[in-house]
Amino acid sequence: MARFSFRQYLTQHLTRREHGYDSDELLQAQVHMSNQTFSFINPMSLKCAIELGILDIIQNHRHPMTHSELVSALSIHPAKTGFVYSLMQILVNLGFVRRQKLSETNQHLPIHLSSLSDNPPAASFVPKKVEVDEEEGYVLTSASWLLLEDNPLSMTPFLLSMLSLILTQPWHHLGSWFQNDDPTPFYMAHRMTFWDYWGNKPSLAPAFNDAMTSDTRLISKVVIDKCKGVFEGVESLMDVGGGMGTMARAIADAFPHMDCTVFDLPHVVADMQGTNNLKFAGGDMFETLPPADAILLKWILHDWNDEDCVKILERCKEAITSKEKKGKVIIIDMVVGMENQNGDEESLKTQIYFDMLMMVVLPGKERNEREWAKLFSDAGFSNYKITPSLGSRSLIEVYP
Ligand SMILES: C[S@@+](CC[C@H](N)C(=O)[O-])C[C@H]1O[C@@H](n2cnc3c(N)ncnc32)[C@H](O)[C@@H]1O
Ligand SMILES: COc1ccc(-c2oc3cc(O)cc(O)c3c(=O)c2O)cc1
Repeated sequence: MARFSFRQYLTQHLTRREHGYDSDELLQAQVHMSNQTFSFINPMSLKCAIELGILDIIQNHRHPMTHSELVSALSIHPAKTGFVYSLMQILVNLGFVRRQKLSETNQHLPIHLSSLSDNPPAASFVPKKVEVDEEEGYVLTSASWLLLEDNPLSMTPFLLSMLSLILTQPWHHLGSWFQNDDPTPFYMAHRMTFWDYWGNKPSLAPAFNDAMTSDTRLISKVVIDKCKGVFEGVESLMDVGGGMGTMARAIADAFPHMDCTVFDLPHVVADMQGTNNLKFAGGDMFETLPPADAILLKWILHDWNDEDCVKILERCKEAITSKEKKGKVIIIDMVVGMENQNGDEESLKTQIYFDMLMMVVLPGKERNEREWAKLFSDAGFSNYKITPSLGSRSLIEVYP
């Protein structure tokens, strides 16, 4: 049988309009498809760069770093040095690294928070060929700043946990999950729920906890700076599903007169140490919650389906002690389509990705304002207020 390349096939068989095909369109479609298929290469390359310490090496060099300087600084097998170029090409195209003339002195190296706007990341993959030009060197962009080792707000734990086998295997079950009655693709891959998994495999829990903590460090700063008023008059606060207590600890430190409690599954809080105004309590949020003026739910409700959310919200309503304005549930979660301060498409993209993640890993989803309002009303709450100022997320105050 004669063998044809795809291009030959297209030009010989499908070029004529009367067949209903246009070869240019098909070739363009082929490029689009290839690039979609290859998009997994982006985060995998980033993971590799982190493992090799490339971003920290460029940062610590303090000047634009030539390609040969970078290669010599890497601990890699001598036979592999020629391949570093390919990896760097991806990092440049993804906007994590930029090429800069050695003669262009940059007063802001190494990069730090105050110089972020001088080195913004490219908005998305902007294809450009990286030439090996020893007159130029690599410098970091602000996107890399969030992946540096000594950055307390580092997003590296998030990237590494998302790309771990535990969280990537479930995606291979997505198609069959749509056709069977298993609760989640995660369940199909691991034969247990997401929360049971971390309870049963304690050695793997730190990776997940680190990812959560890295997000909470950033968000707690913003909430305390920008949304201080939300905590006005609140004397006791219960962070339900508060995990390692990062958020509650930040609130307890910022408001020393507030009594804060982290409520989470018993195995999560078993070894946690409290402080003067911070306690840990183990239990199940579907049963009874200890009383408090205000109840915080950060990244909880999007983990659950509507029926379970209403149950959790009902338990919260029963636990709220105060009939005044301070008596409320404070939710930090996404409100899909809600214009935030940046009002940008990147936030909407994050919301769409998170919605998929919640479906694959947990029986959850992201909700728009109408869906949130229905949950609040079904759980017996009377009123709510949305403050959309947390990037892709919002802060929602819900009143009994
Ligand atoms: C997505 S994490 C969010 C953690 C924390 N609020 C944050 O944003 O960093 C969800 C938390 O809910 C807790 N959780 C799950 N099921 C629970 C239950 N039935 N009762 C109490 N906590 C639960 C988990 O242990 C986990 O800490
Ligand atoms: C630093 O940025 C991030 C850190 C962690 C995560 C994240 O968030 C969630 C939230 C959930 O409610 C359930 C989850 O399974 C996860 C994650 O697995 C995860 O990594 C996102 C951004």
